[in-house]
Amino acid sequence: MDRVYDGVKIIFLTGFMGAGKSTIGKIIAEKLNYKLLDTDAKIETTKHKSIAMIFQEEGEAAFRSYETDVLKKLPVENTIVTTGGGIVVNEVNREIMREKGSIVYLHCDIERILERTKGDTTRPLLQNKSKEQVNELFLQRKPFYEDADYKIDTTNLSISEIVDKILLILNEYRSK
Ligand SMILES: Nc1ncnc2c1ncn2[C@@H]1O[C@H](COP(=O)(O)OP(=O)(O)OP(=O)(O)O)[C@@H](O)[C@H]1O
Ligand SMILES: O=C(O)C1=C[C@@H](O)[C@@H](O)[C@H](O)C1
Ligand SMILES: [Mg+2]
Repeated sequence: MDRVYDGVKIIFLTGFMGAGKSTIGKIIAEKLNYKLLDTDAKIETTKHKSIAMIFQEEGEAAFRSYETDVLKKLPVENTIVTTGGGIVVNEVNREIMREKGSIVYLHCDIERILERTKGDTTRPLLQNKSKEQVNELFLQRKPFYEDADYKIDTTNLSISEIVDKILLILNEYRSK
């Protein structure tokens, strides 16, 4: 597809772990011929370490500062950025995203999140956590996620339905 959305700045997909940001962002970037940048993947490549190892060896604060570094260096247009689930926690990250683009929040109920991430060992903040603890983390972050330009409740939607909704949003955005 041509770059029909030229002129739109960066589109950030935000949301909790397992909401589908990386999966959906990849499909949208392919459909629109946009660049794709996944902040988690970028950090792992740059640091030559898995996220789990970064958390273990350097701690969460170091990881959050790496997220800020990635956001500061983003290209300015035709890019879908799929963010890490906790990127919104840091105020400076929220400011950079707001300044550089539009934010689409992919909401998903915790029960579904837990189904999707069951058995996953790559997300340090989900290891050995009860449903209540995961929900607590989600509730702490909720106001930051909700501070987005668009919100999609993905809980009962298929991947292709979510992709279609985002494409509609981008069309609407473009015609403003
Ligand atoms: N709408 C959906 N329906 C069914 N499965 C989904 C849906 N969205 C995502 N998934 C599945 O859920 C899992 C987690 O998705 P994904 O890795 O894209 O989440 P994420 O939001 O990028 O998480 P993280 O914040 O940890 O990076 C994947 O296995 C993906 O295929
Ligand atoms: O929600 C979070 O804090 C995280 C989500 C993942 O995308 C990774 O960025 C990492 O596992 C931390
Ligand atoms: Mg992801």
